[in-house]
Amino acid sequence: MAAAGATLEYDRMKEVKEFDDSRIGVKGLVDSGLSTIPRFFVHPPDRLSTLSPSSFLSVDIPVISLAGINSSRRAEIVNEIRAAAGICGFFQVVNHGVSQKILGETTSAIKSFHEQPVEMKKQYYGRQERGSVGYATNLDLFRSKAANWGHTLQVWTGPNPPELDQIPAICRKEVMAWDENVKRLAETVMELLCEGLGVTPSKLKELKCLESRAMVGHYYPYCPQADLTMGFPPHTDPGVLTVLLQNEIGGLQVKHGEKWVEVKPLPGALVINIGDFLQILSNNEYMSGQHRVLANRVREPRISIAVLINVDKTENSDSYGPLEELLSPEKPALYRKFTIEEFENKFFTKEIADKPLIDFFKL
Ligand SMILES: O=C(O)CCC(=O)C(=O)O
Ligand SMILES: [Fe+2]
Repeated sequence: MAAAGATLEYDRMKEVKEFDDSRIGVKGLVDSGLSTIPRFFVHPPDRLSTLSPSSFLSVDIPVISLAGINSSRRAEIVNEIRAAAGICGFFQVVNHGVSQKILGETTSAIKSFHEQPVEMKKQYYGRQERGSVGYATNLDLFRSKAANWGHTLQVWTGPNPPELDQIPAICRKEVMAWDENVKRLAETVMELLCEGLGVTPSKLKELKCLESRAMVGHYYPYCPQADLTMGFPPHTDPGVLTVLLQNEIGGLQVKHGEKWVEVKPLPGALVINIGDFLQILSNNEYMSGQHRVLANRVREPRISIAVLINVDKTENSDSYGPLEELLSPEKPALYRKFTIEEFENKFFTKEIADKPLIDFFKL
């Protein structure tokens, strides 16, 4: 009955809003000692049924060493990356040149931000989708059908970094250092990916693929009913590339056929994954892997810091689509051309776990 449905929906929105207005986040709920989760966090049965081990596949995603990148091993590295990017679009890199110290400091700083008293974090609460700094429970809370058990601190570091005093002091130095390190690594990985496609190594950089960067520092506290919700719902990343640092807790999974494969935490490693935009540019040579994060079952929080790297939209009216160099009568374009503005508008109006973004651009 329409009337009953409308009332239910109304109640849900009211509850969501009350929770959001409280600013305490899921960590606040856990700290208050709650043992059952509010119902707006409960995911639909078709999603919950994929949370059991029978839906998991125990294989390892590729771990690629970048040692010797400027030696004769480079060709081998390019092949390994091309293969991994073409299968599920996920791989881990080691010997990537980012020091252990920086990895540790970045994780600790994001953890410290989220573990501050609510009073300290409140001033940053918000979901600005472009520019500046914001902290919130679920960036798409008001667009999604079910909420997720985690919080995010979002800092747009490129193309225009925020004023330094806009970044919370507790993680300011670390966030900026992280951005520098990720930018350097991403440039290297983009070159390798270009070489894997057989196009000029600087091609992606020339297409402004390195300029827009959003750092999302996630905090997934213990969830008392981890079978009923998720840390982050299934989705693909919209951009070119994502570089992700995770602590030792685990829970990130990538889809492999019909099963889910864990991206196992590996000390010192960084996870790299291909986004929708690069899948399109590569005309499906590289795949944007669907991934999700399970709700955290252990008392220690899971911390992950992802930098989502995308094309800069500023004064950019260029049209993008599969790279011409890759097209031939045997390999026609699989996607139409579009502007970055059109692409982003689609992303920001859809629920994160919704129809894949690339479907809107398929020919
Ligand atoms: O927390 C994670 O490991 C993944 C987060 C994620 O997929 C994202 O921020 O897009
Ligand atoms: Fe993601």
